[in-house]
Amino acid sequence: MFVLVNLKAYPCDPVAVATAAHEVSESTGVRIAIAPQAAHLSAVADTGVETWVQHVSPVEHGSHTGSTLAEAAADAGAVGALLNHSENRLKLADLDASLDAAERVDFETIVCANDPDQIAAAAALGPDAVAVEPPELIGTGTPVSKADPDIVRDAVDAAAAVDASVDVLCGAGISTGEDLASAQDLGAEGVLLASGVAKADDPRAALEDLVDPVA
Ligand SMILES: O=C[C@H](O)COP(=O)(O)O
Repeated sequence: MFVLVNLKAYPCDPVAVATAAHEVSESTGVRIAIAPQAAHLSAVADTGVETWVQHVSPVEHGSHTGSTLAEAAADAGAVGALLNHSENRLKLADLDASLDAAERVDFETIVCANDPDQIAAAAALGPDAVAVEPPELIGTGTPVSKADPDIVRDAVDAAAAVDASVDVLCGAGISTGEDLASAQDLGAEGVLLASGVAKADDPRAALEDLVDPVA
């Protein structure tokens, strides 16, 4: 199972969370990556943890003030890009161009989507993986793998029907090892989570509990 922890814009210590994630990953053998704010990419990558960027802009080098350039994210140590998150939705043409930008720097890519129909559309764009996240469950602590298991099963089937090489992650409300095990049972290859770690009093303990079923 792949665990991608999105720190969003939460007021956590990104280096402390990344250090804990790296150590838990090393000690358990479970793949854990951290997606911090773009300004924190270098500091997070320096901990040794697998580092992802939360978004890349659909642009090349040029006059694009305020953009997140894929090359800059790669220079800062990112190796993957999360795209089309529910909190940062892209127009279809921009999503396609952001995937092109990520491919320029050989990033691994995950495209987020709300439901199985959108998962099929996202898989058709050729990312490495897709992540199904019902927006209404994000940040609630109610795990999608229990609250709406059919959406995970249907997303796995929808992605496989388009391109069997595209992995499916699930996200929204995931925080415990039980949630992760349920996601795995439903066919997910990984989980995408945020508040369960970024807002935890003890992020290391939260990560240890999360990966325990697959460690
Ligand atoms: O990127 C992460 C997802 O939006 C899930 O967030 P959450 O774990 O706080 O529900």
